[in-house]
Amino acid sequence: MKLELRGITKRFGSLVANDHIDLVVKPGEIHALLGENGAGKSTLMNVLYGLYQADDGEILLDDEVQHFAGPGDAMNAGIGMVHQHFMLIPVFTVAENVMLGNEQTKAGGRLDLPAARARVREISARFGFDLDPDALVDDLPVGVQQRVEIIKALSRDAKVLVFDEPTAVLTPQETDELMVIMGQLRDAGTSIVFITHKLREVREIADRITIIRLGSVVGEAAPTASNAELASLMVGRAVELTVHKEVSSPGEAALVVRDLSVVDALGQLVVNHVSFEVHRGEILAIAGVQGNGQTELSEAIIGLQEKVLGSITLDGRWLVGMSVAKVLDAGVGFVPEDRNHDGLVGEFTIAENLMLDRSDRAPFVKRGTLQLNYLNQFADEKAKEFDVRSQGIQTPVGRLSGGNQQKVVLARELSRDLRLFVAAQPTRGIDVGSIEFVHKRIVETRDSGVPVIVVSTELDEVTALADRIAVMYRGSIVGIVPGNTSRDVLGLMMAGEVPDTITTIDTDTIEGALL
Ligand SMILES: Nc1ncnc2c1ncn2[C@@H]1O[C@H](COP(=O)(O)OP(=O)(O)OP(=O)(O)O)[C@@H](O)[C@H]1O
Repeated sequence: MKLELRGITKRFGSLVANDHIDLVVKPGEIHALLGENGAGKSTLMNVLYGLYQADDGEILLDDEVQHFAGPGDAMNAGIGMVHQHFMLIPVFTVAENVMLGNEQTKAGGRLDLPAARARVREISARFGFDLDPDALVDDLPVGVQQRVEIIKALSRDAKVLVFDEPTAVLTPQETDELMVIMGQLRDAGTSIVFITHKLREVREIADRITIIRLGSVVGEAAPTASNAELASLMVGRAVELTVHKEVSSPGEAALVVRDLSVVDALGQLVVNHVSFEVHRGEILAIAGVQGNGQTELSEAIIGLQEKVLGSITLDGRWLVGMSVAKVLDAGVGFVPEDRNHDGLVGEFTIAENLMLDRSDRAPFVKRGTLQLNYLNQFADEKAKEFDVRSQGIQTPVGRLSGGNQQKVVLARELSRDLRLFVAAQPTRGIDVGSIEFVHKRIVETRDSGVPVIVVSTELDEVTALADRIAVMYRGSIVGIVPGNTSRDVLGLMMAGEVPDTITTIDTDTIEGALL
């Protein structure tokens, strides 16, 4: 089905999020939408999906003008959306989720679960998915949950599929698999809109690329365009794709972790007797396939895990058993993996979020009174420094684009006096121009003598930043290797193998985490 957007305009108050956007997606085409954080990509897709009403412009499917009062209308017309934060019900089975909102009833009004199961099997077979219709969604890995979303859309005969940053939450292997699935969908005639910040993915799979900046289409590019060309079209300036950093000169060990184990709520040993240290002025990256204990390890350091055995000391101070507030007070900056859950309060303004953990003390509060002038000035400065794009610091954070929300967390955590900085997936959802900035700030933090831990599933990010890399597999550290260890070796270690020799690469030749 051919999708055409003509002159779509969407305003939020005085902000023009979409300014007369034209876009044509042909049947059987993967059309990538590229643009900086806040450029207006998600807004455009929400208009297409009937979640927002455009102030101006038309949506056409196979040259017929459509009127969508809500997502139901969009779905009925053949539009499907694969969300980044899945809209599935975790305690329901795959078949129940696929059926949800599209209930088929048998005679007598009973839900036709067998029909839903059969539909799941049929679509799974078409794409070679190995998916049990009776599996509970909660038990499935993220990549498989995403397939359930795809099946759900296809079971409603979606002819146009929108993928909004689908790979941000996937492991590299799941990403590769998704690329294959998208290729299959295209070959079967589905029109695909693909939003991503990863230029590598765009070049690999897209047939055409449209670039949006500040709400307007600024150009089209072919997938043969270089990373530098795509990046500069997006950002409007040349972007440095390489992280320049001097060889580290680490000081003494500041964070010392000894024989640390973490038991999760289900009683499983998710971190298994790990020991390591991080020196002042050093970046230790913790690499691994998502779900091998990295998250729990970083949470244990910050005080977010309850059942922790072993020892963690920072500058000789015992951290195990301390509350999160106390750990933060001890000078630990923390960027959580899930910013919406752990990092931000959506209804609070940008300014309020920037002082979230310091809202009871000077300089923000003096003699029980909020120092509003100070807060506003501080927030203005930070928003400018971190390029948080919004309608002002009084905007509720929930209204910001995903990447801009991430920048608010980074701005807050990097603006404290730090003794340790722990960043989990620091550049998730962030555009190339901002990744350049965030990586620079992380290296600067290291160079100011702070020990830094970066937890990342992106190997490019790991090799771009790390002085040393600890690879985790099934809760254990397989090994700690130099920052310039080759991808092949890291890949083996991520599968739990200990390589005989460690091969390294020339870090001057890597193009950061931007690709
Ligand atoms: N519900 C809303 N109310 C007010 N402003 C909004 C709302 N939704 C989005 N915006 C604003 O519209 C602009 C476009 O945001 P949008 O989410 O479309 O960007 P994006 O290109 O998807 O960015 P990202 O890459 O960070 O996800 C931003 O300035 C954002 O703050």
